[in-house]
Amino acid sequence: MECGMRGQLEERESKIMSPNQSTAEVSHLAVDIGGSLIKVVYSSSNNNNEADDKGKKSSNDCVGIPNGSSDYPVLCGRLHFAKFETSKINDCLEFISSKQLHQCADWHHEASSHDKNIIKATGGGAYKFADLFKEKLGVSLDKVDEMDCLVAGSNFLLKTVHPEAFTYIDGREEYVQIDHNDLYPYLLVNIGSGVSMIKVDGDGKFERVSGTSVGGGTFWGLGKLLTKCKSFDELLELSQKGNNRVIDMLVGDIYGGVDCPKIGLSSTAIASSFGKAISENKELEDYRPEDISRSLLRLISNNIGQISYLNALRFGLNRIFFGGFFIRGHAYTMDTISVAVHFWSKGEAKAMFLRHEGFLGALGAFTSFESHGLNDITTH
Ligand SMILES: Nc1ncnc2c1ncn2[C@@H]1O[C@H](COP(=O)(O)OP(=O)(O)OP(=O)(O)O)[C@@H](O)[C@H]1O
Ligand SMILES: CC(C)(CO)[C@@H](O)C(=O)NCCC(=O)O
Repeated sequence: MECGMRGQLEERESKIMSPNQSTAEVSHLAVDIGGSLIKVVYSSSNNNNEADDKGKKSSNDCVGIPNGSSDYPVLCGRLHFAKFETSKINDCLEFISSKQLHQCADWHHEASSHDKNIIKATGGGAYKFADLFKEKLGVSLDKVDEMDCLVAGSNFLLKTVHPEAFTYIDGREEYVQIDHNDLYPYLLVNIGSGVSMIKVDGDGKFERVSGTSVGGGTFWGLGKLLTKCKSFDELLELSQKGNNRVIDMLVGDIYGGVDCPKIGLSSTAIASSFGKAISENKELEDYRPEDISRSLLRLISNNIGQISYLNALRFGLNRIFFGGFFIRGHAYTMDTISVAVHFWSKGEAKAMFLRHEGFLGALGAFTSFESHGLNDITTH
């Protein structure tokens, strides 16, 4: 995916560097250590691509970008993305250590010496695991505020990467053209373990206006207990094969199969999530894990969509961008959130999703380096 000038964002979750790539090519590293997942973003120059990239400019050719300030080879390099479960933080440390990412070399003479060997870190784990990073890798974490990073990451992506934002309506993704002069204000809803809702008014101008503890951690935690699923993706897959009407109490179940136009609810609308379970003489084992997962996903996504819209309404915002790894590019999740926003706003507000959903915070921490050159990409 091209980002702005010649910079390229590349989304891969692991094994991203060729085995013979030297560590000297890695320039910056940032981590976002959340309640569920650790996200890692690092940049590398594309020197290793020169052989098979004939005709394209090498990193040195990048010098001369008309920004009036320093130019950095990262503009021609790549951003690499990786993620790990927070409970397996040792795997993450091993990854960083094996690739020597924490020994980011001063491979460009103009790179600030201040940035050398520093890991920018955000998320709660930047505090919780600071000693572990020191002990295992010998590095100090340079902590960056979580909300600052989410907003910086979101603004960076929206202004730099095309296509980044999309709507999901009737099973179709539609990319949204972002007008840089008409981006603000917007509501950023980051659905991680918990959910943060942030009103964004500009670069570094924002307010966390709300949040809810009913988020991705709730879906994964409750889902694990109720279905015995071993992984998040397995739980999501189950939901695809499920039928929520088996467990959810619908308006029709209460009204004898008819719509309820006076209160604007059709007979198929959910009146009470998981409500059917109270009136049936069934145990947990009598329900299919697929149906449980479907009802749970619907409950959480609906609830977040509704709270998001109410907050957008509070501040007169029409655009709501959703990020966080709960979304996982999953059709039913995005569809439920979109329908909730559409329903509650009577079609006035739009739910939009970000392709780099879970990496906003890590990207924001990355952009806080003084010498990465990304601000230059942004302005171009
Ligand atoms: N492989 C996975 N393992 C665990 N959870 C996953 C996975 N993929 C997606 N998820 C979902 O993503 C959520 C975590 O999202 P994200 O990484 O954005 O938040 P976080 O930074 O861990 O949380 P917080 O910001 O609240 O500390 C999980 O709670 C789960 O719902
Ligand atoms: C506590 C954080 C910010 C940690 O990332 C997140 O999990 C969250 O926004 N939780 C929701 C907390 C609340 O506002 O009720």
